[in-house]
Amino acid sequence: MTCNPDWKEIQNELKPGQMAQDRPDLTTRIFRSKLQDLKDQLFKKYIFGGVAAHVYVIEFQKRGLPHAHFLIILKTAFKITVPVQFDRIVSAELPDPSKYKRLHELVVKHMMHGPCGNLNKNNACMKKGLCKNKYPRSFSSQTIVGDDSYPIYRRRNDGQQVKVRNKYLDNRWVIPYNPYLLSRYNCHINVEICSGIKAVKYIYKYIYKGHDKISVSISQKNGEQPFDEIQQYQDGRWVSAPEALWRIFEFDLNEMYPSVCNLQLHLEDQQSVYYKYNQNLVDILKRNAGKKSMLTEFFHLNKSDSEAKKYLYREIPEKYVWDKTKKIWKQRQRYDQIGRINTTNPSDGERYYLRILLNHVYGPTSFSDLLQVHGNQCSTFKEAAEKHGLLETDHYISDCLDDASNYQMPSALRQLFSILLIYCEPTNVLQLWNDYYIDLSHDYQTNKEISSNECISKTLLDINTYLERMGRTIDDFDLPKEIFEERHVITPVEDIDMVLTLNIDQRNAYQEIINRVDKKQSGMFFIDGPGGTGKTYLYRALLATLRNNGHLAIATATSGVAASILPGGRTAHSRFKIPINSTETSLCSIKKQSGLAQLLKKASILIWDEAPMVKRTAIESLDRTLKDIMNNSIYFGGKVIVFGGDFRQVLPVVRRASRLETINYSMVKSYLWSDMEVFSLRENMRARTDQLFCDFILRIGNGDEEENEDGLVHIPDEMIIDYFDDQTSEDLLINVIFPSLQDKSTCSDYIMERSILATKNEYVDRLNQKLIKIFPGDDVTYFSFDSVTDDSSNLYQVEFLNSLTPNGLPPHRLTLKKNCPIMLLRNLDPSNGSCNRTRMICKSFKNNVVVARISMGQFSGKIVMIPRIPLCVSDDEALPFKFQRKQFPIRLCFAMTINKSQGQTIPNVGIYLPHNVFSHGQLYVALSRGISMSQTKVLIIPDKYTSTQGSYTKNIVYKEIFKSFKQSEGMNIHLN
Ligand SMILES: Nc1ncnc2c1ncn2[C@@H]1O[C@H](COP(=O)(O)OP(=O)(O)OP(=O)(O)O)[C@@H](O)[C@H]1O
Repeated sequence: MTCNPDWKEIQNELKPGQMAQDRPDLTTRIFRSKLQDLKDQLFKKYIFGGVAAHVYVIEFQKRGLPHAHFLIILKTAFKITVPVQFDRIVSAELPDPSKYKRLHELVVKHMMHGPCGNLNKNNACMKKGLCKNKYPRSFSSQTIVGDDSYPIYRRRNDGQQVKVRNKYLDNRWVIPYNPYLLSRYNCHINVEICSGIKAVKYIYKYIYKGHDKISVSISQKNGEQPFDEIQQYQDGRWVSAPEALWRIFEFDLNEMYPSVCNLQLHLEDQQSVYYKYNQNLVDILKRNAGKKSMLTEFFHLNKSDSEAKKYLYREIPEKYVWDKTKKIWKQRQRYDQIGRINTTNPSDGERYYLRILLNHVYGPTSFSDLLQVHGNQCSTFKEAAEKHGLLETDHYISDCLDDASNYQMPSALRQLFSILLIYCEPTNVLQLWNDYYIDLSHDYQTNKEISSNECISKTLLDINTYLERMGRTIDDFDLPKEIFEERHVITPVEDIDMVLTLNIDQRNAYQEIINRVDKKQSGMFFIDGPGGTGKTYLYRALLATLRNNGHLAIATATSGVAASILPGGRTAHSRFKIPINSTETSLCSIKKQSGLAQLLKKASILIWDEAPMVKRTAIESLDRTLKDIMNNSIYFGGKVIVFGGDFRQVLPVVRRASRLETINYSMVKSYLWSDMEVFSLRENMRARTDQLFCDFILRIGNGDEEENEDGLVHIPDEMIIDYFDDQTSEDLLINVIFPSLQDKSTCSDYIMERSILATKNEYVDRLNQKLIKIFPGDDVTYFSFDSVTDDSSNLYQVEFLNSLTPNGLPPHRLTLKKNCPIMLLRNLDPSNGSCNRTRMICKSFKNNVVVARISMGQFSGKIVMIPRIPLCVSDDEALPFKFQRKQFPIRLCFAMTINKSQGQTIPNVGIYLPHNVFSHGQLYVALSRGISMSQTKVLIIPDKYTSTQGSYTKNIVYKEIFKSFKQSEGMNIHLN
């Protein structure tokens, strides 16, 4: 039923010059009172009969006029099922004017469609030469139900015609109406009957659909006033206001169904607990231990009431009622209620299988009782459901794979396997994999150049590619990917020998950690050591020993570049699936049933290098996740975990954070810290030939180097590049670090052993531009395509965007030469060595690809192809718009920022300081890249505003970090 209010009634109340949209209060008031009266008629006086449910939608359209659609569902006894009954409610004819004068007037006034078609081809309802409402309808001597189940109302050809909008119209133009409602409301009010399924479907869609769009051309006839409000309304001028669409649903479901009781579903001791953000979780957990739930009390009921055992959990609400206050099931006295166990899905694992059991097993008395099947105790609900025969077997899946494998098309079979994983959700994926592995990998197996290990990984990788196209990955299924990959990490021979050459500090840590793994005890270690004291060396020795002894050892680091130095290393975020914006409560996105969870369960040790560089919340997320996966409350689920790093180096970058906030995000402020066992490495193995240099770096790192009255530290003269003027000294620095550069185009060792470090990208870019000019060979320049993704009004000019050099993005103008050093700026393929900060040598280039050779870490020598990709600015760069640069994700790295150099050894290092460093640890990181004073050079540009001398500069150290590091109560620090 569709109802439009009377325009005239509104118009009568408008003041001269006012229009309907100026008086929303008026239109709404008139409409509301009519609507309320209509609702009373329909739902209190039941003019159409008893109503079971109704829905109505109010749309604001046509210059602010409200308009309502009703759908009324009558109770069974009042259903209108035969066409004769239709006529009692709906008429689609002009009434006899001699008998029903007023009604006749109202039909002519409100219920005549058009005219349209041949009478008026420009009417708003016309689409492609036809009326979209199908007027004029056919004459029909009686009401019948049409083929499409819509009623064909009686429209007798009785010769009656009326003049409407200058044309003569007959019964074929009458819009179906109810005589009573039309007379009562004096407005357009269309009433239709929809009894067939098809019609009901349509009508539901109609009232739920989005707003209409009507395009109307308002034509001005010659000589007429340009503005005729009523004409415009009648033309159906559209005010596009989707936000002004109201939908109101009033379901009287009690009339139709009994009420629904949602039954709680949880695993043992995993009842939902509600708390406020400021409440103490430990207290809450204590208070809620053994909390009664509908489910625990259902078990309890089954123990004491033999009648209850006749009902499944979902049937219990029909006979018992849940007393929320006392938390007990009581005998139901009246009213029916149906039960519905809270939903879950197969990816929820055990909870899903518990629900299946509860839906089939009568009278369980406990969780463990549900695990008893035919006298056997199962270890999981899944197993119990299988034993009950409640889980569909994978037969039809294996039958399908059997048939398909006859074709001997392994590649197509791998695709089919992926489709089956996604759409058929086999219960035992691993079994399926084992059964069909030979067929799935047949082509790789027959290739003699592929080893059996490679064969498995290639097969798995292909499957992963298919899965990814369908929005999933291999991690979502119980396939042996992670464990396989970890088991097949190749341990370099030199790493095994490292065990023999550990220094005393390294050896102490090594022995304690190995001991802990051997005894299967838990342990949470932190390897503390200034840059160059051999932390990485120690991790590699540990990984080699443990992997050689058959242990699964997971190696990670905060940055991709540090991870690539460790065999099998991955960034901690990608390996543990840590959310980018971790919080105090976040968890890693690892499903308990996934291959990754299996790997973590089986792993004997986890190593995480550069841990001080991440926010403590990332580490805490891993702690929570491992506790959950391992089902215990010991730190990291009782695993041996080894963190390492150096708090003297740069701390986690926290956007716009104060010094206090930055420190608060540091690992030393974590709840984990006081229980960490710390091993300190003190001997600088990188610069051990230059003890003076080592001592100096350490004093800088600890903030112990003496400062002058301006708060500046003195850099030893041996390291200083004399200042003459900006240009001369800059050139001097370049010449000292890159002597005879023009002759060294093919010497990659020369290139990789040197770099100039600066605090900001703009200095780095300038130095790189200078150096690439000196570097021999033909150059090629790639220009980036810069855009602002949310700039529809073109506010930001391209040349402005081109001038930006945000952190982490390549320059607009990227000039390359064959054999020049470059650095990757994105984690393109971290598990194969292409990660953010990887240094490479550019080998060749084409318009759309750059070919480079990795020149550091375990993938050194590997050739990679780099595409041009769209790159966005990280959230840490506070740009007021969404900037995107399409460019090769690389920078020249003759010079690089200090932050990007972290973790690298650069024997000939230049430090360019046109301004002071600005964050904790920057000076220390820069200096500790070097191996000796004589090969580390610093250029300090004097500052005319302060009394900075050419050999004095700022050193920023947040000493509070070290205090927290040393003072945490109960800390176990191992020192000799
Ligand atoms: N016991 C050792 N015997 C010989 N060389 C060692 C030993 N320990 C470390 N080194 C060497 O010292 C250098 C620095 O070691 P490593 O990179 O492990 O230090 P780090 O503490 O990880 O440094 P950073 O924090 O700067 O990354 C490397 O060249 C490494 O091979």
